[in-house]
Amino acid sequence: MATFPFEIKATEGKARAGVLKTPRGDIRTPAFMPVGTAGTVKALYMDQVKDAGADIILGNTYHLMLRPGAERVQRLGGLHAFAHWDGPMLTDSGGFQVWSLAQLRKMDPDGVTFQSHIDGSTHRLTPARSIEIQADLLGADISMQLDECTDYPCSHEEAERSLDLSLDWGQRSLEAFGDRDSQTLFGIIQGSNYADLREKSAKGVVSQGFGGIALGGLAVGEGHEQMCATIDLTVPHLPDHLPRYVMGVGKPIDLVESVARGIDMFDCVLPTRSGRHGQAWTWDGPVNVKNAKFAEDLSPLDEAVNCPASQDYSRAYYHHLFKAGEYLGPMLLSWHNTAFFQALMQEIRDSIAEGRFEALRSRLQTAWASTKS
Ligand SMILES: O=c1[nH]cnc2cc3nc(NCCN4CCOCC4)[nH]c3cc12
Repeated sequence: MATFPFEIKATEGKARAGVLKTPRGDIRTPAFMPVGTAGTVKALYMDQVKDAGADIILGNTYHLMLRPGAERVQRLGGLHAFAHWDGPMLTDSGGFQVWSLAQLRKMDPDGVTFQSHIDGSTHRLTPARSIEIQADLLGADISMQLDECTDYPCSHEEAERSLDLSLDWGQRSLEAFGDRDSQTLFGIIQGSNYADLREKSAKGVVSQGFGGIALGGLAVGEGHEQMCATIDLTVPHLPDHLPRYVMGVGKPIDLVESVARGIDMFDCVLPTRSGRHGQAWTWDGPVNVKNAKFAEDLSPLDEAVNCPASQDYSRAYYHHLFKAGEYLGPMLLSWHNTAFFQALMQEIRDSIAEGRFEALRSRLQTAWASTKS
């Protein structure tokens, strides 16, 4: 397994700004990865995603293995060619979607058998099969170990059983991954909100020798404060030289507070999912364009975001598009939100490099205080 060079260029407190160098390009960190669930960042062209500033996108193994099929994607040239994205790509293992989407799933110590939520067909994921799909068939630059996302809340005993399973599947994932020299594999920490179990899982994952470390079992309904507390008790057990990735996170305030605690990478469907439903994220906080107060508001969504969707269309026009159910509404708002999240990450990177991250954090805590819930 390759370990991609990760160069930390600046720090402020626990916050780090750096570059993760991959064969398909550099990833500026802290980084937000737009989610390309079924080989598409919903409603966007890949050129828009790239121009918005994204260096890396995420693909979902579960969705692609069910449709169009992992072997078919390989026959069609792999996910980068298929989806027209030539930058770095991270794929998740499929485990989380099996838990959150599949029907009739049966767990055993070696993997999980489940029925597709699309057509009811039966499928099986093991650590080795997940690695084969991610690294061989889809061609991910960064693959994720197969893990079990521990239910939240849960007992200490259940959390320990679950993290032990994920540690075992992590070892099997590494063995299946082998010595691929142009791809890497990240491990995933579990342990729910128990300090001793997060320490046990972190030390276990670190000892296994992954190219990066993810914090799993978060953004599962625990709320902002609990998520931050869990990050606080996990990061001290992580080495400085590996990238740290919190899966499924999150809202802008979650990103800022996680960076402040030493996190480098994020992914979330929020920009495009909330964009499809009329929620625009801005430097002054979120606004819902369907609100009647915008019906004749000629101001743009956010003048500080360098994107046509952010500057060239009025809030009144967005209001109209969503009230009329026009396709252009979700298209433009997904574009704006994706650009805003990338603008936020760029400002975070710049602020760390210039020693003004804590000032930015303080300003955004005030502007976004109501979004913590
Ligand atoms: O432990 C995990 N292991 C592997 N993949 C994950 C993915 C994850 N994704 C979330 N949360 C996603 C929360 N989204 C927020 C926006 O609305 C959709 C859900 N939490 C996650 C935890 C894990």
